[in-house]
Amino acid sequence: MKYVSTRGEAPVLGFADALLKGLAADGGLYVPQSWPQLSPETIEGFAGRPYADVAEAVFRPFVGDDIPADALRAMIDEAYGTFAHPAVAPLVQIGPKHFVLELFHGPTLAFKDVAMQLIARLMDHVLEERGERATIVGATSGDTGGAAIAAFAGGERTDLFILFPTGRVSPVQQRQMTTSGAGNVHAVAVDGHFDDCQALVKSMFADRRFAGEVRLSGVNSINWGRIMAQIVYYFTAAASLGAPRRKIAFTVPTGNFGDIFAGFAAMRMGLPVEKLVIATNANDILARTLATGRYEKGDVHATMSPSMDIQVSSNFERLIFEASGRDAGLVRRLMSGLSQSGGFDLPHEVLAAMRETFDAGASDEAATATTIARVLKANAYLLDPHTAVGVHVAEEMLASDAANGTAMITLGTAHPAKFPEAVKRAAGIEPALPPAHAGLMERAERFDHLPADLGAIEDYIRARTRAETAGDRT
Ligand SMILES: Cc1ncc(COP(=O)(O)O)c(C=O)c1O
Ligand SMILES: N[C@@H](CCOP(=O)(O)O)C(=O)O
Repeated sequence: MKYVSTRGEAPVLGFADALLKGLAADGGLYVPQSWPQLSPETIEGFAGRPYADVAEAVFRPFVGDDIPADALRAMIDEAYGTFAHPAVAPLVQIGPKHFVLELFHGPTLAFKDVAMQLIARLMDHVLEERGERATIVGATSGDTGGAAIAAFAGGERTDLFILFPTGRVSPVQQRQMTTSGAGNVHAVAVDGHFDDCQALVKSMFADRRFAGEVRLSGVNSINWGRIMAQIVYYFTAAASLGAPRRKIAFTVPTGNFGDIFAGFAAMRMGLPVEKLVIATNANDILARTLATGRYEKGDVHATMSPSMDIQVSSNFERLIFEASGRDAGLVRRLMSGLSQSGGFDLPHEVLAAMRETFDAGASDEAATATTIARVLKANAYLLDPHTAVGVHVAEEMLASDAANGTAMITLGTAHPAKFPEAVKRAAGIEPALPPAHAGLMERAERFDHLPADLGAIEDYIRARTRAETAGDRT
């Protein structure tokens, strides 16, 4: 399988190169040149199979010959062996037609572990084969950072730098990033919000000299490997509820649009999905875009679901590419409008194509809190605030029958114990961290604090990276 950039002006790469590259050289995002197809019989056969078997079937066509089959399987087994639940991503029923897909049984209690545990192993494998090292830089609104640190800590071939917005992550999220003690891990509190951190990471990729010098790579969902890994649970969940004979709808708490784009990829591979519902908090740029066709950056609002406090959703670019019939010229024009004037208008036909597959809704703070309390009372089930945003929007869809009478799966993206204060305010219960995480809040923190300044952050990374100067990967 080859990978092309959404902006059409970067080299076409194989899987291993696209994985190490992260962001394409033209600023675009890599997508597979074509979508592999899984037959209805294959999808039906996923029901009841171990998660690792489904993962292997989904990954194989994307990875191609770049990684031998036995090595890939070993990495899958190891990655999902770190999960505390044998099913990896179990479904829990919370209404007659409503299920939560629990994606938070990994090492840092958020769905990011599903992809990060795999891509750390894939990257390490490729770097080892090539005798190379990499400097990995990531931006986080709270969960990506912790998951990346848990997955890459102690890596022999990687130095990891995680930029997080000062004071805008939960105390548990911060401790997960600042207490690893690993020498190859650097957590950096940046003065700004997540969008500033994400813009800094993209600027580092655009700085070809710096990127080459440190052998820059990325693990945000701009990296195709992240999306690939997240496709699997759409298949396992839908098959367990009767797909492909029965269509399923999914509601996805959304920020950077990576998780829901993985659902779109599953559809492109043959999974029948009734609707993909975008659920946002007060940072509702995506819900507004679907309603009006105008994508317009606004101020970032701090909410009780901080990991979704995002205005610039990187993966929306991948959707524009797909919904426009892969028009890289259009993607370039819209993205240049975004950087020059902070917004763009989607062409009518592109918006119409998106609306065929996607629906959207937002949950304000009051609705999110009420949802946590109500689901606890009705189901004795405690939601984290991000999942609660999804559950609220999903219930609105079910009530309006926008899901067309089909079963709805809401993605449970984090464990409530990552956000104990918000959950306690909403439901009166302070969820405890699972025993494996005991002592986290007492561990000594190590992190640095920097301004949102590209030069300062690049200097910081240069001084700490162990990669040799070796020129750009492309
Ligand atoms: C707990 C949680 N839920 C939802 C999201 C949104 O996911 P995505 O950015 O893939 O849309 C994130 C991070 O972005 C998250 O950490
Ligand atoms: N919510 C994320 C933001 C970064 O998203 P990513 O999926 O692109 O890595 C976080 O928790 O950091």
